[in-house]
Amino acid sequence: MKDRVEVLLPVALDRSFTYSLPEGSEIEPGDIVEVPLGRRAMAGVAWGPGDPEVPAAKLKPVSGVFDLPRLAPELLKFVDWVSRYTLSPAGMVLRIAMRGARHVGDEPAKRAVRTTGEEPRRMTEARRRVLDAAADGMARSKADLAREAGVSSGVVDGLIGEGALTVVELPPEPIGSGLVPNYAAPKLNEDQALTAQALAASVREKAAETHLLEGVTGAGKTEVYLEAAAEALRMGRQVLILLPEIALTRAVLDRVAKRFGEPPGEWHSTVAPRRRARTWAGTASGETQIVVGARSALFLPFRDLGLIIVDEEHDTAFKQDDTPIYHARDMAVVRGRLSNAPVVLVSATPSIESRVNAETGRYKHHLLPERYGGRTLPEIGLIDLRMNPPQRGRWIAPPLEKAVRETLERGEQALLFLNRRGFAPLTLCRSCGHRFACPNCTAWLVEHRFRNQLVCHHCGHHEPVPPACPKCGADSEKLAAVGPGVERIRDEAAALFPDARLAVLSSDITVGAERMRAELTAIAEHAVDLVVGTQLVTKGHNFPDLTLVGVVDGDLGLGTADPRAAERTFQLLEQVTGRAGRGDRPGRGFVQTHDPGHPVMQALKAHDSESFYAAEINARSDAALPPFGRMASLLVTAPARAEAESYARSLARVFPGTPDIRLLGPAEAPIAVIRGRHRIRLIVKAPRATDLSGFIRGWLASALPLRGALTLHIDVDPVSFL
Ligand SMILES: Nc1ncnc2c1ncn2[C@@H]1O[C@H](COP(=O)(O)OP(=O)(O)OP(=O)(O)O)[C@@H](O)[C@H]1O
Ligand SMILES: [Zn+2]
Repeated sequence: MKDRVEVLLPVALDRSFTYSLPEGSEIEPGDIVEVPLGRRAMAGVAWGPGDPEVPAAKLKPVSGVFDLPRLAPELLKFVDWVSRYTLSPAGMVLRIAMRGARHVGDEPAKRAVRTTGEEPRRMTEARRRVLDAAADGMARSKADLAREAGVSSGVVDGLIGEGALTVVELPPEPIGSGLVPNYAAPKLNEDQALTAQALAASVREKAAETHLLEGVTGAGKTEVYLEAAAEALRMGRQVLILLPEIALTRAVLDRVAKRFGEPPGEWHSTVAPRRRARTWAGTASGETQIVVGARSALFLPFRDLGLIIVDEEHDTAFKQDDTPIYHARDMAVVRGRLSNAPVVLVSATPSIESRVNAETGRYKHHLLPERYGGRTLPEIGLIDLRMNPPQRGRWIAPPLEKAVRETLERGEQALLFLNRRGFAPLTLCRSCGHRFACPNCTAWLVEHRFRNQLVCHHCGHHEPVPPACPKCGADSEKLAAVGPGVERIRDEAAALFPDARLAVLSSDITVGAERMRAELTAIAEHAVDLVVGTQLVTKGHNFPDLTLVGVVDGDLGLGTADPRAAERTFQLLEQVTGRAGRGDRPGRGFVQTHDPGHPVMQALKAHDSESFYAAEINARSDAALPPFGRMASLLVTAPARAEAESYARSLARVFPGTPDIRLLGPAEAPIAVIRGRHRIRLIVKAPRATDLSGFIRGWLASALPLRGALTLHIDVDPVSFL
């Protein structure tokens, strides 16, 4: 006889609560219930049997059960797993899973009309037409019915009044349903077909295994994984396609719709709450067959998840850097295992982690070595900036200028890539040497000439570009913009190629999904000749007439202390040059660099990712860096530096060091202050097989409590060290 239940609440508390159940209650784990917490009533999830130790008299009763689908046991397990692994309160993880539930059922039912079979007392020609149109018994909106019959809506109203038609309420149509597995299956080439068959077999067997689908840019990986999705649909199971960024989502949504005849559900932060609620409910009921979403879609309450695809798996946008700090690619592998669903990681430039897992056989490796349809990879040229420097105050070197000119003259499109927003990363007073810095962060202000502002890229602080130096009063002519951003390259390109139609693609200029879509379409339709862009342009886009990609600063990102600097630079440049030559004409890529001998540059030039991966994997292995060793980062922040420092030191003092597990730091983070908070970092390095989360939990159990304004962010498997 159940008299109590454990309830997890979506709040930042590291514990669940036990409540009493009314006699005969049918509440099961996964039910969404209402319980009192303090003086409030809150929605939470029945999690387990409840703590038998708590005296019955102390228990408060569950106050209600919501009319919402029960969350599947595997989702509860997943929430617990993510919470344990990331050391985040389970309630914070649950919060992501419940985000869609709030507005379920809020949407008003649609009204429609249907025949009753009765004849109206007076029949007219117009009424006849309406009843004929409605004779199939289907419910239609009044407006649709009137349009179909070619009459005014007054005629329909008249028939309702006479009882020949009746008004019914239709629940909102489910999202992402009605997809047809064989709607528009493409003819795959041999490589594609073999891979697609292997993936489909894995789906059929409900194999809890992970695949790495690696194929050069333009190989047709999307077509292949959609075949695996088709197999899951045939089995009546659901599919989740994860994408790193919203800007990308559009192209994949369109391709899913084309392939299966209906659009999939869409899940990310800019989808309206009611629509999200319908998608949430649709995944729970099983009606939503495919969801294309950002990382939080991993926590949707799928009824029967049969396949997870992580497209652009190498992308660091899969890492969420707020609590709970988790990597959606890695957690996807866990969710797949819990759901008996294969997971397919997809990339032209896989992460070293996934590459190593493929080599050791933990993941199944599938290779598509060639572009689809006999297209060739772009030819890559390195421009040695030491031999061919651009003119003073310019950034485009003569060989790149020449290549762009040739391309435009042939009526083709070119792209200039620089992964830096704004006009210039630093503004300097030539009279007194003053540099404009953010008042809240350890960072220079970036000039955004387009908006006429100086902007901090860390906290968003912005101020108008001043008319004079605030320190010495020298007038604005003395204020020098140092270094380039995309806006500056745009100006240079406009001066060099005055007849070219230019577009800038950068997240701060191309704001909003609509605008982004319009720009991308304009480029794809060749309404633009020359594109200047940041990493926004690198991903998943097909621009058929684009035949030249010029990388303005290939070295940007290489000179950092980040252990993944080389990997990231390789991925970024391979992806961006991979935009060239995807149509009928072959493409070229040019990379401007001061270090053409660098392994990254050599690998790009030779299209030799094999030796790049081999060398990089060796280097990681030698240094015991991930995935050969494990890391976690603990970041302590506080408004006062001394406070953060002393807490960080107190953590170090109780660190249970072992010969294997080492602590680095505490040390000031490279960006020492963000939003007025001082940042001190500790890094734990451990051998590969360590249960690092468990180790840290044990360590922190003896730490002092966090007091006042101190915060501690724990990042297991960190990707950013700033
Ligand atoms: N079997 C096929 N039949 C017809 N067209 C195909 C087929 N396979 C691929 N294509 C086309 O080739 C182009 C490249 O394919 P796709 O976008 O799937 O490549 P990708 O490997 O995902 O590329 P990237 O990693 O660069 O984004 C697309 O225009 C796609 O429609
Ligand atoms: Zn700032």
